Amino acid sequence: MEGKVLKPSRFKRVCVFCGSSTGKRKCYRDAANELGQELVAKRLDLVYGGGSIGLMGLVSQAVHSGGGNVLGIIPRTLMSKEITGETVGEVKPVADMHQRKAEMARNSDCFIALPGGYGTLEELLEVTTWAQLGIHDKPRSYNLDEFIYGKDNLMFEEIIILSFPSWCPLRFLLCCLPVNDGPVFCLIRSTCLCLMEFIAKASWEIERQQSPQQQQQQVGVQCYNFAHRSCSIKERHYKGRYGVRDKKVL
Ligand SMILES: C/C(=C\CNc1ncnc2c1ncn2[C@@H]1O[C@H](COP(=O)(O)O)[C@@H](O)[C@H]1O)CO
Repeated sequence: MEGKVLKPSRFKRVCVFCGSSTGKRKCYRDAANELGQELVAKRLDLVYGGGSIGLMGLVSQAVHSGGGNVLGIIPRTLMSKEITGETVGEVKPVADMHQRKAEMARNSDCFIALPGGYGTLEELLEVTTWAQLGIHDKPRSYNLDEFIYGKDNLMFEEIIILSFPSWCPLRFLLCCLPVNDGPVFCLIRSTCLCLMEFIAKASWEIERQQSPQQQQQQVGVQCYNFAHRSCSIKERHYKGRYGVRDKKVL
């Protein structure tokens, strides 16, 4: 055989967790498309949440249009919400969220998380905790360490510094493919954006409903809960250190 012989991947099926929205930044959409193309190039199957919307839709469409295999696992009750128009590949309807996560994990050899909202974080953290409990030991990547231990650590850094997990959970935040660090960085940033949006919305609701004195007290409580662990994240955001200057987000 002529040319370079590619070493086959030890993974065959890759589970991707990602948002049911696309988020506000183009780099999130780019990451979903690039990851889909990367899976096709490496002849890896995609296992995902089965939706046709948001980043879920983009990554699945990228795999499908490149000729790759797609397995979507979705609770029946969510089908009308997360599938608009046509979904691609095989769709496996399941009874509920728990079954969806279990099936996604069972049908895949590793996990990758793209940017997303609370659902994505929940899914990601669930498989992380399963790994921590020894329920599975699907492979992990080490190329994330610079985000964990380097200067750009965000929410997870705070958790680790406070020594809640005895090991670093981000090692289970898998990036087993040589996808560049872009999507991973996006995930970290999106995690932070989630928190910031939560604060902004909560504060805004309080402002609408309450007197200035009440607002002061309530916002103080909200911020206290957050600031206890995450004030450094907030400060860094406000300084625009991560390039997040979007007033709507903040
Ligand atoms: C187990 C139950 C609720 C726990 N919440 C979720 N568990 C698993 N998956 C979820 C949950 N909430 C939303 N999702 C899905 O994540 C995908 C991305 O959502 P995002 O918020 O846009 O990141 C999406 O497919 C959601 O359906 C209930 O018993």
